[in-house]
Amino acid sequence: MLEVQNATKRFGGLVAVNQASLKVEAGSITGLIGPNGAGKTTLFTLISGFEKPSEGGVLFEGEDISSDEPHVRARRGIARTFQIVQPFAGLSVLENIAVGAHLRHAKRSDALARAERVGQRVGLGPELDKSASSLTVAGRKRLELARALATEPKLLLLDEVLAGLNPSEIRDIIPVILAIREEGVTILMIEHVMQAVMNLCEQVYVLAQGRIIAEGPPADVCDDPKVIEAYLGAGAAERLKREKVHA
Ligand SMILES: Nc1ncnc2c1ncn2[C@@H]1O[C@H](COP(=O)(O)OP(=O)(O)OP(=O)(O)O)[C@@H](O)[C@H]1O
Repeated sequence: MLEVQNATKRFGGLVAVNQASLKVEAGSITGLIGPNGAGKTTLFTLISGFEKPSEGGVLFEGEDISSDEPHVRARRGIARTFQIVQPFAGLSVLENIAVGAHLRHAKRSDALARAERVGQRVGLGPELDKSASSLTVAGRKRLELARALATEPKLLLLDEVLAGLNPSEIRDIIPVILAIREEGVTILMIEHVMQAVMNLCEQVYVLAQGRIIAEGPPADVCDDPKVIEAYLGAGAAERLKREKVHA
């Protein structure tokens, strides 16, 4: 469904994404992990169109979308959430979700009806009439998910939707993400919560210093010495192995 081909993004002298390639199969949940500053969010901005790659391209459903503006990509069916959740504080939860729904529903009543269905689906039913600014962190994460879903995407890009949630809130939201996939939405997710990555993703890509250094099923990737070193520093994989032997 999605293919990033040798994408590079430079900000002045800094190479944030370096010749990165990845594929997301239709119907899958694919993970994108990597240490802080690895370039994960930048790669999302290249896919959603908020930035253009310095080199390389992005294909969606077989078509080159590299020069499409973000609203054109949204219309094609790509939606993203943002790491820093910023709802329109003066609007209700329902109205916030309706902003997303307006992409496909020009009539306000249609957008609100769509927003209500999506709000219920992500578990915000009881909060719909409240002000968005009254939501807890977990509520805001659900709202961010709902706003993206309201655009009726084929591909949903989730940027750390679990960050800042406690373990029980994470347990509660995982079935919501699985249900979205069951309804036919393909998901690419940036995530630091490894337990969730293990439970949700079939395929994982690891980005470090802008490069894809590993890909595969999550259990294999987490055992990969290159990945351990990227997170814990040079020599870490060897140290861990020695500690295991002596334990
Ligand atoms: N608009 C920008 N202008 C200049 N530098 C940028 C810009 N956006 C990102 N960067 C830099 O690119 C690098 C990659 O950042 P990015 O936010 O993509 O990493 P990340 O993997 O998402 O990190 P985190 O897990 O901390 O969110 C960082 O060094 C960052 O400072």
